[in-house]
Amino acid sequence: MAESVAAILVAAGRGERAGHSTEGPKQYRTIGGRAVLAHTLALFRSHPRIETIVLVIHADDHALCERALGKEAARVHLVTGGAERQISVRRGLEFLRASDRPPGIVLIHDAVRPFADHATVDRVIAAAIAHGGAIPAVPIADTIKRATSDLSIAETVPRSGLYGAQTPQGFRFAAIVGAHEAAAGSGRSDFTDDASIAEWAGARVVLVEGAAGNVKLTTREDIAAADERLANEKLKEKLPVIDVRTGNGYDVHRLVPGDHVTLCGIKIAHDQRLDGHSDADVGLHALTDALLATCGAGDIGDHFPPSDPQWKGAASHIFVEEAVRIVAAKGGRIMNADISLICEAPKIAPHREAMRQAIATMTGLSLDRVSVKATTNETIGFVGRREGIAAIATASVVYGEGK
Ligand SMILES: Nc1ccn([C@@H]2O[C@H](COP(=O)(O)OP(=O)(O)OP(=O)(O)O)[C@@H](O)[C@H]2O)c(=O)n1
Ligand SMILES: C[C@](O)(CO)[C@H](O)COP(=O)(O)O
Repeated sequence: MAESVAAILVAAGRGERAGHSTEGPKQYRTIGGRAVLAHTLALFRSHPRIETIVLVIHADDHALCERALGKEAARVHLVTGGAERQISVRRGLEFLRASDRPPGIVLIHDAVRPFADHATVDRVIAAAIAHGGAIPAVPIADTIKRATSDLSIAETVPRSGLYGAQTPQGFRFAAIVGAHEAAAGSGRSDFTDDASIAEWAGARVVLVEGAAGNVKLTTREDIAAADERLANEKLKEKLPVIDVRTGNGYDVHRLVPGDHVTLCGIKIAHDQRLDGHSDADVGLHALTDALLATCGAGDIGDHFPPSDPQWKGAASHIFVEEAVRIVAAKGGRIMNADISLICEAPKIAPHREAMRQAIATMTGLSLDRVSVKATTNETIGFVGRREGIAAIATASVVYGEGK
C-alpha cells in the first residue's frame, strides 16, 4: 500500500526582514493577484499524493488567513504556531500525531516558497520513502566568504559539495517527530530547517534536485520580484503563439537545343530550352515546393503529376497559384519568397525585376518581400556544362494568426 503523505505549511512568522506592509506579514502579501499563502496552498492542494494539509499560522492572523484563502481555509487544519519556525513545525507535527491517522511521510514547507513545483514534491516523497529523509537542494553557484563582524573576509569557504537547502523537506513521520521532540528536550531552538534537526538526531537525510525558481520570499525585493515574475507569466500566456514556418524547394531541368527558356514566369530568348514537366520553369517549381512545404502539403508532383498530359507545356504560374491557395486554406499568410537560379546562361540580371514582379503577382506579396537571385556554377558540373538549370527557393508563412 502506498505511504500516506501529509504536508505542514508553516506560516506563523512575522516577516520582519520583508518590512511592514498594510497587507500583513509576507505570507499575506499579494503577488500575481493573490496572497503568497494562497499560491503555496494551491500547489499542495492540487498534488495527488497529499491527503492532509496542516497550516500553521500566528494566533493574530486568523482574519488575514481567511481573507487570503477564502473557502480554501476550511480545507486545511489550522494550528497555532510559536515564536520560532522550529516551534511552529513542532506544533504541526503534534497535531498530526494526535490525529486519527498519522501519516507515513510528512512534508514540511515554508508558506513563503510559493514557486515549489509538483516535480520537486514527487522527488522529495520518493526519496523520503527510500531513505527516511530528503530535501530539495541546489548547488551553490557563488563563491562563499566567511566574514568577521566588521565585514573583513576571514575565509573563502570551498564551495564544492555545498548546496542551498529548500523546502518541502520530507521525512518518515515517526522519525521527524522523535527528532523534534529530542531537540525541544535539549533546549535547542536555533535550527533553521527540519533536515538539520533530523541530522542532529542522527537520521539520514539525502538531497534531491531542487529548483532554482523555488525561492524563499525573505525581503521586500523578493516579494516585488515574485509579483513581477507572475505578471510576466500571465503576459506570456496572453501573447499569441506566432507560428512562423519556413519551406524550401529545389528543382532542376535539363537544357536541350531550343529557342527560349521560361524562368520565374518570364520568357527569355536563348539557344536552348528547358525540358521536362510543364514549361520546366525551375524557379516556379522550386517556389511551389517551398510553399507546399510550409504546411506539409507534399510537393508539386503530388498535386500536378508529370504523367498527367494536361500539364504538358503548362505555364508554371498555375502551380504557384495553387500552392498559394492551399496555404491560404490552411490559414497561412505568406511573408516572403526567395529564389536562387543557378545557370551559366542566359543572363538573369536583365530579367530580374520582371521575375520579381511576376512572383509578386502570383503570390500577392509586395515587391520588397520577393527576391530573385542568380549565380553561375563557375563552369563546374552539369550546370557549368550548360546541361541544365537548377533553382532553390525558400518561403516563410505565418499560420493561425489571431487564434
Ligand atoms: N515563528 C515562525 C517563524 C517562521 N515561520 C515560517 O517559516 C517560514 C520561513 O521563515 P522565514 O522566511 O524566516 O519567515 P519569517 O520568520 O516570517 O521572516 P523573518 O525572519 O524575516 O521575520 C515562513 O513561511 C514563516 O512564516 C513560522 O511558521 N513560525
Ligand atoms: C527552511 C529553509 O527554507 C531552508 O532554506 C530556511 O532555512 C527557513 O528560513 P529562515 O530564514 O532560515 O528561517
